[in-house]
Amino acid sequence: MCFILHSAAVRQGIVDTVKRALGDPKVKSVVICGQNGIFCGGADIKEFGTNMSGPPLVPMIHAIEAANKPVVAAIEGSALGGGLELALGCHYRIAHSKARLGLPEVSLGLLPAAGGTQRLPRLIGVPAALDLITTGRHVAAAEALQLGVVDRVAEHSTVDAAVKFALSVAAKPLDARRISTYPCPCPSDFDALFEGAMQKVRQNARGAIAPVACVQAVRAAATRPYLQGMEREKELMATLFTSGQARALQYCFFAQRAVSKWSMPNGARWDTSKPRPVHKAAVIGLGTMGRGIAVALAQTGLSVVAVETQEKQLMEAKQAVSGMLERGAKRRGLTPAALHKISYSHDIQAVADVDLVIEAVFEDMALKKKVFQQLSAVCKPGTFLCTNTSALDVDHLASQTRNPELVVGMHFFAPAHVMKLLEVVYGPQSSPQAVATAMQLGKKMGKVGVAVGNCRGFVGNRMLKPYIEQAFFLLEEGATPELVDRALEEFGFPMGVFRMSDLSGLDVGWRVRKGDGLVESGLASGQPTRLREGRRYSPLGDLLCEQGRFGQKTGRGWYQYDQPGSRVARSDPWFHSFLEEYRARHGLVARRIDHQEVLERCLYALINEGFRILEDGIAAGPEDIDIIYVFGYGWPRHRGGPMFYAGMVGLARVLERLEHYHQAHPDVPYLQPCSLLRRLVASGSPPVHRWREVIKKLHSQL
Ligand SMILES: C[C@H](O)[C@H](C)C(=O)SCCNC(=O)CCNC(=O)[C@H](O)C(C)(C)COP(=O)([O-])OP(=O)([O-])OC[C@H]1O[C@@H](n2cnc3c(N)ncnc32)[C@H](O)[C@@H]1OP(=O)([O-])[O-]
Repeated sequence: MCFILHSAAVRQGIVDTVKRALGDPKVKSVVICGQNGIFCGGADIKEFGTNMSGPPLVPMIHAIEAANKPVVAAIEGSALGGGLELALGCHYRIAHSKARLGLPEVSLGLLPAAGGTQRLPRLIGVPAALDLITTGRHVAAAEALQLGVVDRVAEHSTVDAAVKFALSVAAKPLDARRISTYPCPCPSDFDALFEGAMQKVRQNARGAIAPVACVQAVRAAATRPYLQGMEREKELMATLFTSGQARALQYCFFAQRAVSKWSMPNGARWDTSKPRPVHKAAVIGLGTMGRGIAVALAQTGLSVVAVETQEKQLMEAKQAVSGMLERGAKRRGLTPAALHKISYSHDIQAVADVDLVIEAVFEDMALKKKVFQQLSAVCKPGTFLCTNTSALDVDHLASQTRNPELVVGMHFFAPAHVMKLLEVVYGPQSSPQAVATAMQLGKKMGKVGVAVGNCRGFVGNRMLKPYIEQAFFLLEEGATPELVDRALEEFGFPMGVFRMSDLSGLDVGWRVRKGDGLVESGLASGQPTRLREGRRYSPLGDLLCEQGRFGQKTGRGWYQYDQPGSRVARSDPWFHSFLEEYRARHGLVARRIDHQEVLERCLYALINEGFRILEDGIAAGPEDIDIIYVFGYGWPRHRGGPMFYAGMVGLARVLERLEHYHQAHPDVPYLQPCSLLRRLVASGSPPVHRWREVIKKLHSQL
């Protein structure tokens, strides 16, 4: 039999076929396999919102397990979620060596609800089952064999191997093969184990409810008879199934796939723009970002030319890159073949024959312009020229070259060989082929690429600006870094804005503000003003930088650290008294600020900028913004992303709160609610997947 378990029709097919097979005296044993090289990707997530018709999964799997003839699962491609649960109901499991297995329900805000939380611990033990179920991670066939999830691994035709195996066990007794009848091995340190597991899931995804429920379900397997454990699994699934977090996570699942179907304002699209193959790439500038990009490129198997004009920096980079490649290869259990993929040079002529260049020199427009002029002269015709700039004008750089249509931004996030987000930034002159090529290269590098328009800060950093400014303003009004960070971390961010600022370095933002002419000179002695061109401005960050308080790297920032470079942020009495003096000097009276205000001020300012970005056509849809924030800025995935979250809060509520804060702070213009937000509210606050229609109508009227 061949099928994949994505829908009601398929489940019906299983029930009917298994029934027929078991009733046919000529049939000695049964093999269940998939189609098109996938055993089964699990339940159809799209069915969740509907009334799920067709035979339910649990009794179907029970019928298979209770069968009086051996049923063997032939696993190719993926056996995930309900797919793996189906395989666990079979008496034997044979997997192709390249197959991947897992119970990823937790990443959808759910838990394995077809017996996975009860069978897997009985089969492979509680610790291993807790790991797989609470992380949702996929395991390769070899690990599945070692854990005991599968009985055999086939190198060639899995179905042939399964058929042969099924015949060989046809006469064997089956009682010992029914996993639900196994006792669940109880570890000696039972309480400590579950306490530890609960702590770990709470630490890894603060506020997420599904991982907690997963631990509780596995605990039921270890403490209750199977059928009662199944009842517990069902109860716990019911608490998750219709939760906002499950909807948010399932939205993220589809949004992550939607962003690869990119489009540009000129009508160019992912399916009508042909990428050009890249066989050889170059990185210019081997600072932290350039090194990470070189590693990510080499790990795809591409030949890489790494160029750095400063000899010392080049030598250091060689060592750093080799180390990252060796550690990466070791983690994957591979030999560092990529090491031999990189050649180094301090001469830009070395990039004459590459297909694509990524410029990653110091964030200075004059320097970047010079590099693009050189590249345009040195590279062979047709070479794509990409910049890793995090905010500078991509189109201005394109105008330095003979072929501006070949220029796009490829904005990586530090550390570039780890962070999955890639903003592919097109200017008005960028060709669709340049965008398509950068998006394809990003995918090959294992990145989640999002195509966005060219503006100051593109999408991510443009939205971050009001978010950070509101946090500064809250300090002036009575908050502390600890209070602001705690509110944001309880919301689900891995780090609040001030701990993050100490980590990345206060001097990064300071350099940008200086470049924008916002930082007044001689701050230490003078009385810094708090207005710039009529807009509220907080010099707090500038004052700290003037004193060399750059954060972790100097041991002092918004917090204090035991020594420069240490990671543990401690409340700093010096900063608190500095803040009180600062408020007194500026006649600011501290008031009590609660977590709700912190969240509204920071998040709604960020969300409002997101609406402006949609209105400006810089992002094609809310999914692009949400995936950027989930993959690049630590937005908690179980909250769906800033735009999805705005929909969950209620657009009318967000609008009302922005109105309130704009009235209270007329000198902060970006708190003025965006007209797209107003229009969405006026059209009945449609769900997030319907916003594109409203945006399209708005653009057609502009
Ligand atoms: C009872 C039980 O306990 C519980 C309750 C459950 O079982 S809950 C469900 C648990 N299962 C999962 O979490 C598996 C999720 N899927 C994946 O991990 C991957 O899809 C894949 C299987 C490893 C294939 O990867 P791929 O890279 O080859 O293709 P793709 O681009 O990802 O996907 C190709 C297309 O298929 C769509 N798709 C994939 N899996 C889907 C699913 N389970 N439901 C609905 N659509 C799905 C996807 O949106 C995309 O659509 P479009 O963009 O083409 O329109």
